[in-house]
Amino acid sequence: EDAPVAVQIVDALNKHFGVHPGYRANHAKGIVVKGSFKGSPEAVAVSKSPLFAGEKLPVTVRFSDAGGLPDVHDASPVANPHGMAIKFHLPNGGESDIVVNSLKFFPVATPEEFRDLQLAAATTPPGSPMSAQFKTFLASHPSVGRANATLGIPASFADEQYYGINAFVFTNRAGRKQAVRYIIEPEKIVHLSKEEGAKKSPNYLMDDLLVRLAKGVVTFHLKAQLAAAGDPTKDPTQPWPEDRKVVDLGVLTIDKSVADSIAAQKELLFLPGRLTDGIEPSDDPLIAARDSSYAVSFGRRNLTP
Ligand code: HEM
Repeated sequence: EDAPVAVQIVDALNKHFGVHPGYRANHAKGIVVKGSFKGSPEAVAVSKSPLFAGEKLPVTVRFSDAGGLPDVHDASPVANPHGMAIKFHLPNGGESDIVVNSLKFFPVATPEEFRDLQLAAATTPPGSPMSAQFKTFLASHPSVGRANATLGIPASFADEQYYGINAFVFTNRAGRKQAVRYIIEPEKIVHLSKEEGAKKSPNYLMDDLLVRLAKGVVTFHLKAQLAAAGDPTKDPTQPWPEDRKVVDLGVLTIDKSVADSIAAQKELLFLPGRLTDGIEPSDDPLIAARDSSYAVSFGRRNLTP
């Protein structure tokens, strides 16, 4: 294969989930909502980013189920990890994105391994016994099982905690650099048992969010876990120790649904590497690979009229 790895990744996702014109190659099913973000005073000490300057910024958020199936049941194992993508609208007209999911750490460490995981999974159609090829891949990549074991079935998109997984590097006004990983903390985490999940309607997560927003707002705290010297930044399969300091960067308030979520999500492109001054990518190779494969997927989903 001579195609760039980003193209190979989107091809592998299409092989795993099939091609669904107009939809994302991954996290195909989702819902778009709106709100605002207000940075905290503590955030200013760690990053000079305009995200944290204290001004209230409008945000567009898309919650999603994993996988490339636009009609997946929200409680299906294929729908895990659930995703949250946040677009901050900056006062200068620019945008910056944070794209997170409900895994505490990632199943694989490189873009090539992500492609190979999709190709191995594609040998086992949904509902059929696991192929020998997939079993061999999982046995030789124990981080996949470890990462998936961190997942639960959320009762609501609002009752789930999301993780940035890839490390970014903050710079503050004094020029001090600090590696961080994002945590998006809900008011409470509520997970369902498999049996409870199976009883839910196929769109319960999407429906629940609209019901909640009709009654009030949904809030999250955007937090940053701070790396200590020696914590690995380039390996997203390795969580940092639980006792690392966590800084509260501000409050995200979601208060509105959008009239036509399907049309809105088509036009939206979230990129983990769309950053501001004061935030840079770390040496994690997934960040650039994600940017290019999300762009390839965006190009393909917009080819349809
Ligand atoms: C090598 C690693 C990864 C690859 C190749 C990959 C690939 C993709 C692709 C192709 C899309 C569809 C993008 C689009 O059409 O706009 C996507 C969406 C998404 N990914 Fe990843 N991904 C990776 C890692 C991650 C990680 C580490 C996270 C979370 C921390 C994540 C969270 C998401 C979310 C939330 C979406 C949906 C974004 C939206 O709502 O538009 N992905 N991913």
